[in-house]
Amino acid sequence: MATDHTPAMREPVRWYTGGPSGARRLINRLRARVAEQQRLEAHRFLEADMRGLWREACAGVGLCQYVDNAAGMTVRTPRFGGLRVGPAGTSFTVELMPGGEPADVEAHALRLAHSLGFAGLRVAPLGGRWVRVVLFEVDPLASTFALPHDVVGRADAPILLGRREDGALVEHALASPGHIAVQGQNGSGKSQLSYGLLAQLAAAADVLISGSDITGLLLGRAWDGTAHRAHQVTGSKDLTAHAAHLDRLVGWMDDRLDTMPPRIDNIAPTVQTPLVLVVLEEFPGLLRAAQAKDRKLAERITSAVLRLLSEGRKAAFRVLMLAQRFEANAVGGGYARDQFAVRLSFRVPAESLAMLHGDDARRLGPEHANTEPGIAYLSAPGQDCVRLRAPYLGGYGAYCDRITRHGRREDTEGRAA
Ligand SMILES: Nc1ncnc2c1ncn2[C@@H]1O[C@H](COP(=O)(O)OP(=O)(O)OP(=O)(O)O)[C@@H](O)[C@H]1O
Repeated sequence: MATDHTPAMREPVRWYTGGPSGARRLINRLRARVAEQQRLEAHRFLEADMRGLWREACAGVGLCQYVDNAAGMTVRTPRFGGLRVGPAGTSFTVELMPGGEPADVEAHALRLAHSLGFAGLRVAPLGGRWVRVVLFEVDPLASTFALPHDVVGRADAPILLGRREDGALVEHALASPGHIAVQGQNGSGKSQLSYGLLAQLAAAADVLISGSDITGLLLGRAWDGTAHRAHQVTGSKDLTAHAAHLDRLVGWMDDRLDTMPPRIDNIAPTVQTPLVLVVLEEFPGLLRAAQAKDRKLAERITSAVLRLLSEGRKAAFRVLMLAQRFEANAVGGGYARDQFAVRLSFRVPAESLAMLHGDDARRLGPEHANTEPGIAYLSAPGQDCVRLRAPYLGGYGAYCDRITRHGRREDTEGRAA
């Protein structure tokens, strides 16, 4: 057996008055200080790298000014402030150039983020010309996310519309004023969004899901046995039934407006006076079919929908209209289109995007024209124009199951009618 006879091993040198544990504490403190210095140095290097990349990226996308001075031409870009790296993610501050707006950075968000080695970025105003640029490592739009099993109990409870590029959830309360327009090409995700919205609302005690659906898939059979079914007209065989149903809804709206209590100009949804969600699935298809049959029938349908759109909000009526494209003549005219406060566009040609969302959306047109199913562009009151991914409920069977499970049943007093 080897024996160690060195004095140091037999009798440790006490060179720090705190004893062995004190020495360990000192060593730990020194180590921590060294680690902190290394971390700060690494942070400084990273910050310097990011500053350089930011400058190059801004110049690359044209977010810069060329200044001619005595030394020659120099490029001026939004000034990089400080970098923050932490568990909450990576971000940095930027001082915009005089006259600049956060939207100038947002307009080039994807390209700037990619140049910095990230999947996306969001710009949060701080104060004055300063903004915080928040970077995302992964693109939340790239992955499917499942619709939670939640249902709402009331019209004023928020329902989930989707998840934004920065991962934040976007919600909308049906009771807030505003009709909803959804456009998108075949297979772009309109049905999935609608399945999700209706499945969340099916159980609400003060919501009645009514409407017209020539496909008979969104409304109709899936709702058999619920309080909503009697207020839905489906199929394309009897188009007059669609017109008659829309007329009935207008009559109901008029009754509510006529009997509005004194000093009230807006009906709040209750169990006795439910919010009526008028779902118009593939509305241009209904209009086209009606026009082919009888022009007067198409006019009757258009004028009923126009009245619901223009006067329905005060009477607790909301319209959810789905169409492949919201061209004015396909949805009952430009006036009808203007009545929608919440607008969602899945994959559509660039000009259709600008048509529904205005010129601000034009820059996104080419990219959005090829976007994946389930990704939509949203404009709504209180929401900047954002891209989001709608939640995925599953196939049609899963939708039918949810409606069967949660769909509100008619009570004995037949209150839904
Ligand atoms: N939010 C989503 N997340 C993941 N995948 C989706 C999403 N939305 C749609 N998809 C995929 O795209 C397919 C088509 O979607 P959907 O049926 O909703 O399109 P649509 O616009 O209603 O088409 P159509 O006009 O032909 O009915 C779905 O079967 C699904 O595979």
